[in-house]
Amino acid sequence: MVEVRYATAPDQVPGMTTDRLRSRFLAEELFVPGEVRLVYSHEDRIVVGGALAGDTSLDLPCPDPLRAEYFLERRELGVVNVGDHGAVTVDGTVYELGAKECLYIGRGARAVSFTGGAFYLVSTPAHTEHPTVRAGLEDAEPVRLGSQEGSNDRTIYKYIHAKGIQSCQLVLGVTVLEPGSMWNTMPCHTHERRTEIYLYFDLPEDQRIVHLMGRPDETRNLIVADRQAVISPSWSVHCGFGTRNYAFVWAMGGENQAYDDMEQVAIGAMR
Ligand SMILES: O=C(O)C(=O)C[C@H](O)C(=O)CO
Ligand SMILES: [Zn+2]
Repeated sequence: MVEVRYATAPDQVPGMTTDRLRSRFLAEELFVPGEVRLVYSHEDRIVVGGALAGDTSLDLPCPDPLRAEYFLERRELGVVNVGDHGAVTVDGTVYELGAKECLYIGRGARAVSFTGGAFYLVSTPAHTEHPTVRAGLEDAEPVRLGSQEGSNDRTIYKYIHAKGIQSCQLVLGVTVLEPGSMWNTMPCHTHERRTEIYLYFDLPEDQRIVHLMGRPDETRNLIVADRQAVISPSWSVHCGFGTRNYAFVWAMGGENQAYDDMEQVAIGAMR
């Protein structure tokens, strides 16, 4: 099943109700047992999805909006296991993925299927082929940021980026917050050259993230549950705090792959 979301201009945000904001920017039902669910966003044409296979394997479909023979005909794909152990099969080769592990699948792979786990999918258009690569947290470049005093002690694991797994445009990693730390990405930022999508996970079922979005001086909030994704257009901040600690997958596509190419926002400039 695929849902198409069109792009939103920042001046549309002030008049939006909570329901309208959620229908534009929040993907609530990506993980449904026995299904591959996809959301095709016109923001930098990023496709996100969830594959919750169980014991019976699930194939990556090629939904009609792609108008392609197979999903990866003109695309690349990042996969992160946000559940327990599972496996992804790419053209007959099996890649085992534990919790928080990542698989980059290059353009041209024809048959992709999932077994077990809870696989989060992020795909961007691709102009050329790069090799399919599996990586665990120990292979990623860890960056420890924040502090206990700031309630934002966290580690950023970069998987697919300019100095890591090579891709055409996809940049992807996982951020894990320490117990007692609830804030992500504070101070916050925008990056006018890239769309970013956050998928929050490892959050207990009865807990929530208050995710802040919008222009820095015109923010709104989205109340987000476990395994839900937020689309951040290039003009939007993306940060939030949880009622408990959690982890999230961040992924970007767009004009460049320079992780540090951000417009930083001073906390005092937010409204
Ligand atoms: O914890 C953080 O800070 C992040 O993970 C920030 C994201 O990586 C990001 O927004 C990159 O542009
Ligand atoms: Zn960002």
